[in-house]
Amino acid sequence: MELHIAKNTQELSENLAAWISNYIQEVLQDQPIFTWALSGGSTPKALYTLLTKEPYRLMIPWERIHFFWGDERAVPFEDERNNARMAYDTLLDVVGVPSENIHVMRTDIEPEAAAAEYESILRQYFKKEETTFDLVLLGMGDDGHTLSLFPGLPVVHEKKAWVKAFFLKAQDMFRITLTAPVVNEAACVVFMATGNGKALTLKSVIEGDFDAEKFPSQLIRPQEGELHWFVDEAAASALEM
Ligand SMILES: O=C1O[C@H](COP(=O)(O)O)[C@@H](O)[C@H](O)[C@H]1O
Repeated sequence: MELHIAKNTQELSENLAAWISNYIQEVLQDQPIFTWALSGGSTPKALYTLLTKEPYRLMIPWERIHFFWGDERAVPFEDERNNARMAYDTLLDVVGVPSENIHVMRTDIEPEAAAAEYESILRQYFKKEETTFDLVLLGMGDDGHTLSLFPGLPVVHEKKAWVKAFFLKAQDMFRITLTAPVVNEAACVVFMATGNGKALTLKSVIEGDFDAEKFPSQLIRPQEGELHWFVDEAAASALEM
């Protein structure tokens, strides 16, 4: 695991925008298409916005990238809480990614049907590949959840399915999420975490005993791929390393 610590969210977003742009260029020297699973929530907004500006906008060949999502809040696309909507508004529409390169988790059908459909899209997409995504970008909630893998829920124990849907009582909404097995087959996983509110959780996730029931972010351990944490000083403040 590699830890990258920045002063604040702005510096972290700049470091990560440069890192991702270089990584995409490197990977695309050896293959025609780059696959990227996006995260939702508030943390990646500054990164997505930065990627629409120079030099990154020009460094990235957007037509050669296929976008997927790590998880989705099963609310209509028009709803501000919809993760795909946030990525369209801050990144995809701004740089003009071709619609055939964008693979959303549907929220206009039953969540279980949307999860089954996404699972079959992914199985088909990656059937000839040794790894799954070239990049999975993840956030971490203050409670240690990542994707929609929340503490104490059965979905954290999933060993086979790549995509699951379930009702999240605490937020009174369905969630659709990738599971740990498919993310752990990615070539590279990058977490972003910022702010004091995540400091103690980050310490437990990175330096604490393994307890994925309590800290589902610990489930993410790519089998062959790289794992990076991009954090700011506030989030890193409780770490001993
Ligand atoms: O609900 C979600 O939360 C996590 C973390 O969000 P953040 O606002 O603390 O950055 C996010 O990664 C996930 O995609 C989202 O659905």
